[in-house]
Amino acid sequence: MKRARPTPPPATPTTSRSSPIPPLPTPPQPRHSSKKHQKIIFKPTNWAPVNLTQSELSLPLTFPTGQTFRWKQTGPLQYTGSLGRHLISLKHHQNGDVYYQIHHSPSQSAAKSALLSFLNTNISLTEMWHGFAAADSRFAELAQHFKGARVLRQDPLECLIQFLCSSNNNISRITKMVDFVSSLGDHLGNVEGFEFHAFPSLERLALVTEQQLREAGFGYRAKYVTGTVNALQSKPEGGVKWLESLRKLQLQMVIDSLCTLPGIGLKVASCIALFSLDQHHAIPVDTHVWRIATTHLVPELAGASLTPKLCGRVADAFVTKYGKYAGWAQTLLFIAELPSQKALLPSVTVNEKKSSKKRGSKAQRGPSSTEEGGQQAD
Ligand SMILES: Nc1nc2[nH]c(O)nc2c(=O)[nH]1
Repeated sequence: MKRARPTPPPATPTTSRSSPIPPLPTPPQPRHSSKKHQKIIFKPTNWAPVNLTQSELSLPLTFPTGQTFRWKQTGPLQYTGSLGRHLISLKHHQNGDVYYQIHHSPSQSAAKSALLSFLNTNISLTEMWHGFAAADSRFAELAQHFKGARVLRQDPLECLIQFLCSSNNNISRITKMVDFVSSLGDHLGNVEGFEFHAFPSLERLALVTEQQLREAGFGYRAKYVTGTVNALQSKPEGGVKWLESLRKLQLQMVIDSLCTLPGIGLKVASCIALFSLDQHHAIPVDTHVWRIATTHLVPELAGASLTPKLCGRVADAFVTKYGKYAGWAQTLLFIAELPSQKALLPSVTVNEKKSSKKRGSKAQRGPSSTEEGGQQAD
């Protein structure tokens, strides 16, 4: 689905909070620069438009909601991260439009291309959501409150390592683990007190031992990371090329291929497929998505237990309802279940809020718990 041409942007963005962007989660505290890094503190002054409105991209709905754990909130409505060797910030103008600032890059034009690809800017979210809303009145209602929840197109290796860290884990621990891995890459700079690194290469990752990962808090996932890195290194064409080649395959082949790697199951494989491998109809199914599906999409399955076969039934139901970009619809429904986001919903959906409250502490472990520190189901 192609995006319509954007209108020209207004003047320099400010950090005003007057736009109707939902409140942000509390930003993580900056880690103060070590002496080694103190000389390169960047003070961004120039911002350029990405040509995405807030309805096409909401930064607070896209960055801290479980797709990536590598971008940091570096200011009000501002997020910073690295794409390859490019260090970039994104920020909402007070009218909601998105602007970018390149802090560090070997090539400004390559940085911009990497950014546009990462943001999937050739895909029109508003057009797509129009179709979803026509097919599903509940989606139409939720969409009004969560405009701009976009699916990213991440680097496959980065995405894979992040989601290996995500299984049975909460967002704060996942972020710490991902920060540890990131710190092994080349240092790119400091923005607002946060240090940023390029993601380490497969060769660099191969030097990390299971013991070092265990000491960094990876627990049983340590052996999955080293095992997966070794398996990738043994691919005849190289692990990075192998992962990139999955972008051209059919979804089932992609999932089957990813599931040959240690520690990768159906849910993690679906997240990697959706968030990095152009598999727009991949549907990650965990207990929370299962609940959404059995309440709204496949009520005939309510009461059954979640098996791989039934995960397939749920994924099929999503695709039947929303079509070839069903994974993007799943993303909105997933985000709308996060307690931090659910709290923003008006009384129209209060019955749903009440029924999830009745489910009691279980709801606290939802995808939601990504923010509150509960478990993410694998
Ligand atoms: N949009 C989604 N993000 C996720 N993060 C995570 O761990 N699971 C999911 C998911 O199912 N959807």
